[in-house]
Amino acid sequence: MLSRQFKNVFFSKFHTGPYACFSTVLDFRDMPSPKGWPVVGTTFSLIAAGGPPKLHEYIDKRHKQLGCIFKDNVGPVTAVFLSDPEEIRNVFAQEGKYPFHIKPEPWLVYNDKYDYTRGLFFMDGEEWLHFRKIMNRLLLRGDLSWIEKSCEIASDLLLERIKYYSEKNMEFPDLEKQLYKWSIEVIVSVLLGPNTYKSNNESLQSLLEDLANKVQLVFETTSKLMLYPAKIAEKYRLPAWRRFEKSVKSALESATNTIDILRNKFNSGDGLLFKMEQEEINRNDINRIVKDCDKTAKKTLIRNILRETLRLYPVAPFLTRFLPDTAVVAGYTIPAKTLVVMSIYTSGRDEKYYKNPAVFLPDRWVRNSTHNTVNQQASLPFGMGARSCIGKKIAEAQLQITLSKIINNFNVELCNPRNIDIILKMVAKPSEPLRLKFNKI
Ligand code: HEM
Repeated sequence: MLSRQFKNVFFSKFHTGPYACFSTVLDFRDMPSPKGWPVVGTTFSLIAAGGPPKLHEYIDKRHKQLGCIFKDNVGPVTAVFLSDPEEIRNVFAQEGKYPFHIKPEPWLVYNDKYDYTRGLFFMDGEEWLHFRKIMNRLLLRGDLSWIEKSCEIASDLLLERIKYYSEKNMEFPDLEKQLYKWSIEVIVSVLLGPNTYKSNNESLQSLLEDLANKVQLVFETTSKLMLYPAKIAEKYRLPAWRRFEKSVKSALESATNTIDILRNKFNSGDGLLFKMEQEEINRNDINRIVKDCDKTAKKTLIRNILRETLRLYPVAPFLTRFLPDTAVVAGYTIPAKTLVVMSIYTSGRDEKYYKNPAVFLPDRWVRNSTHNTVNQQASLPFGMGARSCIGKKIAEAQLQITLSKIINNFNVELCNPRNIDIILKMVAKPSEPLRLKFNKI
C-alpha cells in the first residue's frame, strides 16, 4: 500500500487535471467506501434510509461521513460520488468530445425492445454532437426574445386558470397536473412560435392536455422501477414493468400524433419547428429531438429566487459522466469508463460556499451583499459543459415570466399543514402534493 502511494505521488504531475489541487495522488482502491455486503453493496442501507426517493439525502449523509469523494455500490453498479465544486469542474473539463451520461435503464430497455430511436438526451458520439451543435445555435445563442414571447403566452394561459380559482376563493386544484400542462404549452408555443400558437391555442387544448397527462404518467411509472433491474422486470413482465411499458407507448403515440398535427396544420411560422426545417434536419430526426423536449428591480429578485430554489432543490440532484480516459479527481486515480456521479444536491448545500446553507436566502446571489455566495458554481442545476441542459433558456424564461406574473397579481398561500421536502421520482418533486391558494392582490 505504501509503495503504491509512493508511486502515485511520484507520477502525480502526469495525471492532475486543470483544477486538481491535491498534491498526492492515491489509488482508486484507497478511495473511502462505506462497508457493504458482497454483490448488493450498500443497497440495504439505502432501502433503510427510505429507498430511491431519498437517495439525495442518503448520499448527502455519506459525503458528511466519508468526505467529498467516495465509492459505493448502489445496486449492481460501482460509482464514484463527488461533491466538491472545484472537482466537479475538473470532471467536466475531462469529459471529452462526446460527454457520456447515464440514461434511465427502463427507457433504454424499452428503446431496445421496440427498436426505438430517441432524441438528444439518448444520443451519443458523432450523432449527438451533430444535432447538439444545431440545437445550441437555435436554443442557446443569439437573440432569443422569440422564446420569451412564447413563454409569455403559455404563462398567460396558466394565469387565467389561477385567476378562475382565485375568484372562486378556492385552492388551485391538481397543481402538478396543471404544471405539466403549462410545460407542454411552453414547448408547443416554442415549437410553433408565439404568433402561430397565440392564434391556435384553443383548438390545441384537449390534445395538449392529453399529452401532458401521459407524460406525467411516464415519470410516475418509471420511478416505480428504480429499485428493479429493468431487464429482469421486463423479462418476467412484472406489473411495474407492464404499467411502465403501457404508459411509454401511449405517451410516445400521443407525442407523435401531436407533432404530426403541429407540422401538417402549421407548416410555416416563427417557431422552432420551422427553424429546424430551415436547418435541413430531416423530419424523422425533428420528431426524435422534439419528443425528448417533454420532460421552466423584481426581475433580478425573481432570478435570484429561482437560483436559490434550484440550489436547495435541484430538479436533477445528481449528474453523471463516464470519463473517457483515466483521470485524477479529488486526489484519486479514477480508471477510464468509471461512473462518476456528481452530487449537486450536496455541493449546493456546502457551508464552505454558502453561509447558513439550509436557509432560503435569495440575496446571497446579489454581488457584494452580506450573505454573498463564495462560489456561484457550487450550484449547477442545469449542469455544465457541452452536454448541459439544452432547454436552460426556455426553462429560465418560462419560470421567470410566470413567477413574475403570479407575484405581481396574487399573494400565494400554502395550505399544506406539514413542512414539505423533496423526494426523487426520476426528478426531484415535492414529498406530498403542494396545495396552493392564490389570493388576488
Ligand atoms: C428547471 C428546468 C430544467 C432543469 C433544472 C434541467 C436540468 C438539466 C440538466 C442538469 C441536464 C444535464 C444532464 C447532464 O449533464 O448529463 C439537462 C439536459 C437536458 N435537458 Fe434540461 N432541465 C430543465 C428544463 C429543460 C427543458 C424545458 C427542456 C426542453 C425544452 C430540457 C431538455 C433537456 C435535454 C434534451 C437535455 C439533454 C442534453 C444533451 O444530452 O445534450 N430541459 N437538463
